[in-house]
Amino acid sequence: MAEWHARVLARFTPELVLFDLDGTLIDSVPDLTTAIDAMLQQLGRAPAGREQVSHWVGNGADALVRRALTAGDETAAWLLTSEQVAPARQAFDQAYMQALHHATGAYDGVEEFLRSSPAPMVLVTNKPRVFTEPLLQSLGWQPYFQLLLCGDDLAQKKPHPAPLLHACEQLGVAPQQALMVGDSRNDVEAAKAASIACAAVSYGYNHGEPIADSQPDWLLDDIRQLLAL
Ligand SMILES: O=C(O)COP(=O)(O)O
Ligand SMILES: [Mg+2]
Repeated sequence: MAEWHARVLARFTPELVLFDLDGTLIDSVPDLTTAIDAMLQQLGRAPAGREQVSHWVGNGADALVRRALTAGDETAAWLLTSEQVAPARQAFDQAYMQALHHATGAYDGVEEFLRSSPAPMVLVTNKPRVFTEPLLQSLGWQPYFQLLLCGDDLAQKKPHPAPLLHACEQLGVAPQQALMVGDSRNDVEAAKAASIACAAVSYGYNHGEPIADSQPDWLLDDIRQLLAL
């Protein structure tokens, strides 16, 4: 499978690579779990644990907190009012700011790829900017990206195509010449809606489901397979 994808990818040379962050470049679930469990504890609730948290990541901090408050019941999560969510969100934000990069690290091969990428790169994450910037700084990754687009920068976030199209426009690259690389259906759906080719990594979170179900153009087991471009 890996070989086949490397060959197919070799036929496409993107002028811009748009990267997702959580679940694609970094494994942030250990620190996100610390923060979610601290929040739940403050509210007098049982901890959720890493596996549950990994299923709730991908639509930004607000969605993560809502899912934690409703034990992953997606309908109930979005019936909560902003007022109901606000105290929990405040507790989460405080705890995550402290935990941010204690146990968060890059997946295998990511550093190597970022150092040697033949194409310019931008980061398109649903993570709020207040966490993304210090996290990238602690990893020393800011110089690698021409642009950071965070979950709260625009009115819409992935799976809406707007952040991806905005990134292409800012960099002066046609969507058809760009490549989105992500771990979740939000990334694949956003890319498809933006007419951007999409490679998905198989090791990420994707709400606990196989990302192959979303039919990305390519499936990668390791980000270095992109170097075959
Ligand atoms: O904050 C999140 O939920 C995940 O962000 P991502 O878009 O980098 O995966
Ligand atoms: Mg992700």
